[in-house]
Amino acid sequence: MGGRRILVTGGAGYIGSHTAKLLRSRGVEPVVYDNLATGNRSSVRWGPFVHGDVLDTLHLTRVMERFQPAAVIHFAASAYVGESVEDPSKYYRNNVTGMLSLLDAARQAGLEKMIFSSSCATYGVPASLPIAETMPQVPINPYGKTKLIAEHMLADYAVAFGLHYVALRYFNACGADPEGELGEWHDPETHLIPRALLAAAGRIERLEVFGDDYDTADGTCVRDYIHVSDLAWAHVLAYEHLARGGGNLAVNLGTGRGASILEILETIDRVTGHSVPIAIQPRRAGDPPALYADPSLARSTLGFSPQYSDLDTIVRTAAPFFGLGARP
Ligand SMILES: O=c1ccn([C@@H]2O[C@H](COP(=O)(O)OP(=O)(O)O[C@H]3OC[C@@H](O)[C@H](O)[C@H]3O)[C@@H](O)[C@H]2O)c(=O)[nH]1
Repeated sequence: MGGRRILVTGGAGYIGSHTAKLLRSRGVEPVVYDNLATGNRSSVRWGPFVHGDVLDTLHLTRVMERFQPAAVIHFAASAYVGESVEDPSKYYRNNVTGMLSLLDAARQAGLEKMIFSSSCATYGVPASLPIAETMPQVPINPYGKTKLIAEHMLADYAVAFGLHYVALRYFNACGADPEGELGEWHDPETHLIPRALLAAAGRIERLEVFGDDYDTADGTCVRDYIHVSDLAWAHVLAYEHLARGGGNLAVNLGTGRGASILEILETIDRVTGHSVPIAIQPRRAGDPPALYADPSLARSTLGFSPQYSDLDTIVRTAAPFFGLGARP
């Protein structure tokens, strides 16, 4: 894939910056387009940076015409489930109008390949597990709805204008660059593993565990945790798929294995030598008891299989960013 450029919207963010780094190592220049609303300028280190908003269609079109990227990977979005319930306007604007703006800019600039960050949140509460791509997508919060609408937009632009796309439905992104150059920085931080590590490091008093009375093996919620470097790799595979003329796809990115909150806490204890102080709280609104992927379509269509997504590696790579070392 060498010698090419790829436009990376949201490339200053958590998954976007890990992907930009990986693209560079594959000989591709990532052109990061980001409004820095939640991204970090210091995470843009592997190619040019353009400060801009995806809602600015004209600016996006000019950037595409100037850099002539072979594809766009679209990470830029708002991504807090709870906030989406309180402020749906922000989510429909950034995630739906933002996608419309990007699609129209791409059409204007003649850019035909798009890789999109979708989410397991598009499935809502699944009727059965593991979750296959053919199962109904019935999101239960505005965030999931905006991601599903964006998937429909991609499909409609593909039919009408010949767009080629891959929609990647991430399960729970976690971990950090194994070389230690990038970590997970969200403000506010709401995700389980970073908050658990903050508690283990004594930087917050304790981790609140939202519910221990679910119908799961140990009563806590089960999720499919996938390492951010594995997610980054899936974007490379998705681009290669489109570059060789592969068809449009929507695929799950997960491991196929569910882990409970208590399993995560046990792993942190064992790997870092620091236990996580906890307080059991009532269930968090909108949390499905268990979510994990059927990962077989990503394997058969993209050749994707996770390399870093065992719980020990996830914790070992994430811990240093919270001042915690791994036990030798
Ligand atoms: O402080 C916390 C945070 C989280 N949790 C629990 O840990 C589990 C994971 O929660 P996270 O907030 O990390 O992630 P979620 O499973 O809610 O993922 C969701 O939000 C982030 C989106 O980008 C994902 O697409 C979506 O699936 C849930 O069961 C949650 O209730 C806690 O018990 N305490």
